[in-house]
Order: sequence, then C-alpha cells, then structure tokens
Amino acid sequence: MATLSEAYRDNPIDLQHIIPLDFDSVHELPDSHTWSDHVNNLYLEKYTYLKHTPMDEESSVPIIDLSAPNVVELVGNACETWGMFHVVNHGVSSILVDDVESHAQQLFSLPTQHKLKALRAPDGATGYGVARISPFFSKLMWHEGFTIMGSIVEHAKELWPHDYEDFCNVMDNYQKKMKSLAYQIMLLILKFLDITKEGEEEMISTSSIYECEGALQLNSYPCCPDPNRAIGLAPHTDSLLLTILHQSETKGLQIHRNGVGWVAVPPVSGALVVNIGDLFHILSNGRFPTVYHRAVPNQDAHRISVAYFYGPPADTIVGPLNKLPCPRYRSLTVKEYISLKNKHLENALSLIKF
Ligand SMILES: C=C1C[C@]23C[C@@]1(O)CC[C@H]2[C@@]12CCC[C@@](C)(C(=O)O1)[C@H]2[C@@H]3C(=O)O
Ligand SMILES: O=C(O)CCC(=O)C(=O)O
Ligand SMILES: [Fe+2]
Repeated sequence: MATLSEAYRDNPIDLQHIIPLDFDSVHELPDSHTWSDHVNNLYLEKYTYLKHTPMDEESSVPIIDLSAPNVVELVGNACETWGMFHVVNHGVSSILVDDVESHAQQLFSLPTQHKLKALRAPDGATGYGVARISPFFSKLMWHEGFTIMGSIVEHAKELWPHDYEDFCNVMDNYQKKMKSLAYQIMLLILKFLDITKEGEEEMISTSSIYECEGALQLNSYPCCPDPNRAIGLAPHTDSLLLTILHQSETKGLQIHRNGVGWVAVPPVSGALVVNIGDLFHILSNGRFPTVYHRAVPNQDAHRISVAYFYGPPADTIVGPLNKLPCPRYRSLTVKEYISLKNKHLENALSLIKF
C-alpha cells in the first residue's frame, strides 16, 4: 500500500526556483514579499461554498477538555460550527512540546547557507524549504519550513553530521504522541457522526482511515520589518483529515469567518489547536467546514509553529461516509486528491463536487 509520503513525492511541485529568503540580511520588506489585499484574498471567492454559519464577532474558537464527560458532543459541535478547536488535557507532556519547539528554533537559527544543505529535493517531500502552496501566489511568504515524514535521519545528518540524534529522537517521539492523539480525536469525531470501527461494513470504502499516517511541518516566521504588508503563510486549507498545531506563545494564526473576515486565534497556554482538513470535510459530506486559515508575521517576535498533518494511506478511497445521505462529493483515492490539490489548490474540492 502506498504511503502518504510516496503520494507527495509522486506529485512534486516545482519549487526549485523558490528558496527561502536570507531573512537576517533583509531590513526592509522587498517587493517580492509585499502583498496587497487582492493577492492575499485571491482564493476567497472559490472558497465561498465552504463557508460556515456567520458568528458574532465576540465568539472565539472553543477550548475543549479531552477528559470532559460530554467530549464527543463538544468536539462534534466545534467541528460543525468552527472546524477548529483547542484541546487541553491532551496527554502530551509540555516538556516534549517545549523540546520540539526549541529544536525547531535551533534548526531555523542556523545560517541560511547551512539550512540549504537540507533543502527539499525537487522530487522530494521532506526537508527545508518554502511551503508547497508557494507557486500558486505571485508574492513570496515571510516563512521558512521543514517537513518531516517518518524518519528524518538523512536530513538531520546534512545539518548536524555528528550531532543529529537528539533532534531525531525528539521529532520521532513527538510524531508518535501526535499520531495517537490524532487517532483519539478522529474516533471522537467519528463517534459524533455515529460511525464506529465495529460498524465497518457501513464504510468499507474508508476502512483504512484506521491506519492513518502523519507528517510534521516545522514553521518559522522571522521578525518582519513590515508585517502589515507581508504574509507568513498564505490563506489555505489543510488537505488531510485533521491537523494538530502547536503555535508557541506568539500570535500569528488567523481563520476566515463568514461575515466577519480574518479572526485571530491567539495561543492558549498548554493547548493544541485542532482543525478539520479537506478529507474530513469530504468524509462528513460537507457537514464540517475545512478551515481557511493563514499565518501573519510579527515585527518584534520570531514565531515558531509545529503542525502535525494526519491522513489515510495514499491508496485509501475517501468519500462521504456511506451512512450519510445524498453524497455531495464523489469518492476518490487520497493520492488522487493530493494530485488535484497540487494542480488546483482551493478549486480541488469544487472539482469533485456533484
Ligand atoms: C502532509 C503534508 C500537508 C502539507 C503538505 C505536506 O506534504 C507537508 C506540508 C504541509 C503543508 C504545510 C503548510 C500549508 C500546506 C498547504 C503546504 O503547502 O504544506 C500544507 C500541506 C497540506 O495540508 O496540503
Ligand atoms: O503557523 C501557523 O499558525 C499555521 C501553520 C499552518 O497553517 C500549517 O502548517 O498548515
Ligand atoms: Fe495550515
């Protein structure tokens, strides 16, 4: 069975000509990185059919205690109204989370020429580089990333030939913890939809969602001389089932709300942010919105975030769960969806819509 990383490798994006800026050497925002509102909201119209119920401006992303007795209902309601929620009491030690953040910090503090030793290969899915969505925008992002899928030993050796083990152990350990947390959250969401593993005959086409894999993305948003005219990570939806994000103590994450516009999602101490991705939007037959979000840089603070993307093996057929009436999307394999997203970004969902 093909893995997720194979699916991303088989769908390369031509990023060769785009490498992250040497941010330390720049003291004014270059034209290449200056965004107008138009470019920033380029895909917003395409996204209108995914919009969720308008909310008042005061409401904010819910914080859910995973040990609450009514956790299924809380998680399900948050998925329906926001497509996003914070989790606390998630069982991942704060020491590990801090450790991942400080190792990411250490990586991004290396001189640019050194980081380029681990540059993502043209036909590769892992390593240092710009975001995969970069070619869809005419302007560049105030961002550098490092993608990990499974073992990162080869890339870590490129960066620290004699001292790579600690980095690898921390990232491995964090991926394991994220995988089991993501599984636990996925089961809660499926339970809300009245789907149980035992009732598998009702969802033969999606049986491999119980064997999901993950990818880890370390994001760095250096201090920016003109943050109001720059973008850290351009507006996008995440492609897979769900994403678990650690966003350090520095603000930067924003989501788009119908009738409200861009709304900040400030960090909540000790909490992780969970958001619905395109594949869960499809499984739920559009009941859960896939969250359109972006990250903005700060003038005085370098922001690090760590995103874990969780999704089924590439050959898994994904479609609206059989139990749900009147499918709004056609079924397709995960790798077909990744390929559509690579070519059409936010139009991918409308291409599989009935
Ligand atoms: C598993 C993955 C999801 C992701 C592409 C990737 O192969 C690893 C990086 C992820 C990321 C992070 C930034 C935003 C995003 C849209 C991108 O360009 O790369 C997501 C991808 C995604 O969800 O499609
Ligand atoms: O840095 C953030 O807050 C958002 C990161 C993100 O959206 C991603 O990695 O997909
Ligand atoms: Fe994202």
